[in-house]
Amino acid sequence: MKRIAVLGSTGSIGTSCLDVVEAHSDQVSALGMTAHSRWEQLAEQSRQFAPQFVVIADESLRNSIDRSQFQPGTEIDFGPEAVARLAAHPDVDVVVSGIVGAAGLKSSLAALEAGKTVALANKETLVVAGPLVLEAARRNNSQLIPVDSEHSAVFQALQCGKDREVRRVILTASGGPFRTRSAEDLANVTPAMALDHPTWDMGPKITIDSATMMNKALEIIEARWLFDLDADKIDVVVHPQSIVHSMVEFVDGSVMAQLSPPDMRLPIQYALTYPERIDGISPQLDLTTAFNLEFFPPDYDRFPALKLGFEVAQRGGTCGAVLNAANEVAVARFLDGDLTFQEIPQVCREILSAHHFSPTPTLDELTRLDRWAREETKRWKSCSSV
Ligand SMILES: NC(=O)C1=CN([C@@H]2O[C@H](COP(=O)(O)OP(=O)(O)OC[C@H]3O[C@@H](n4cnc5c(N)ncnc54)[C@H](OP(=O)(O)O)[C@@H]3O)[C@@H](O)[C@H]2O)C=CC1
Ligand SMILES: CC(=O)[C@@H](O)[C@H](O)COP(=O)(O)O
Ligand SMILES: [Mn+2]
Repeated sequence: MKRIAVLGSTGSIGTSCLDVVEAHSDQVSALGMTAHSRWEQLAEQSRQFAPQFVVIADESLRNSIDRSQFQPGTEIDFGPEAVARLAAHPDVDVVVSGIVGAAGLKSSLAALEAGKTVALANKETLVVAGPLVLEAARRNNSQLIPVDSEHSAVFQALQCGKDREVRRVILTASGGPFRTRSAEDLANVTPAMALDHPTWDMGPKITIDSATMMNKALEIIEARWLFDLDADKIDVVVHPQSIVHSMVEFVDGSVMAQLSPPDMRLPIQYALTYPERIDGISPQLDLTTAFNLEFFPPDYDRFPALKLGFEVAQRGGTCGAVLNAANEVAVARFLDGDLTFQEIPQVCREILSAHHFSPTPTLDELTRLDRWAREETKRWKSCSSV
């Protein structure tokens, strides 16, 4: 029995992960679960899965939750330190890192420092602190298995050759809800329009990232660190159907791809059972009816976030932490109606250019810069009244 800790169990990744646990309860059990503030949903999950531990990251809820709603016997703890303690708990085999944003870094690191296998959905962990995270994994002999659909696809395709035989990695991008919109039209898109992803059902932050294609930028950086690739070995291709989840081209010209209908339960399950494969619960690819798989080059003018991804992947150092923090705040401001859609990549570029670059930052330096970038992005004046 694999005992897992599901960090962010109330989110899109978390609930998909619990579907996998439910379907394979003979092989996987949830020893612990965490949420930020949706404690009632967490309480319901505790009644269904009877974990030993639950953690509510929002410390301020300590005295206001109704403890009687939780499964009797389940220990309830509060705050980010408690999330990190759960991630490092001796009885946990695999940590599913499904918290959104840089808030997921601390617990991903705690798990790796404790020698755990980390099923990594929280791409921000690598975007913010890639080299430090990989060094922690190396030092503690811990395994980092990608959950992000593209990186899971690359991870699977890489098993067809040797690292030195890789010519390039091709990340697919759905293109988001605005794939075919003109630049003029993009000026007027609303949060509701941006939250309507054509192929994936995900949390709000990544859904907006997908619409700006900042998600792909973050994924370029994630791939750069995870697979130790130079930025010029990473390409992006727009694939609106989200069936080919990414590809690896080897030096002989062979391209290996991983295909499946868009459903995160597959890469989550694979990360939990790797190196084994077991019966899946996500829909199968139906090849009995005709369908098209399309591929287009990305449009860097309409989606300038993409260029930021390549630049940051190339420069490394403090750039990932700054880009990520600026983007988190910019997305929140866009959702609040306080920034236009096109101002998201604009403010990110400006904050990135204004920061004091360091090539080999410590975790403390990254934390300080993260705070600085958030403050600057909050203060940044929107040019349009929205
Ligand atoms: N959704 C998807 O299909 C995919 C997601 N990812 C990545 O996975 C991660 C999670 O995404 P997703 O599931 O969509 O996000 P959601 O917004 O759906 O869920 C986020 C989860 O994190 C918790 N959380 C939020 N803020 C904090 C915090 N400060 N401290 C601790 N916990 C917190 C939330 O708790 P609460 O509910 O209480 O707010 C919730 O459980 C992201 O990094 C995303 O990029 C990658 C590939 C696909
Ligand atoms: C499911 C997943 O992995 C997301 O990161 C997804 O890829 C987002 O879609 P985009 O390709 O539109 O960014
Ligand atoms: Mn992805």
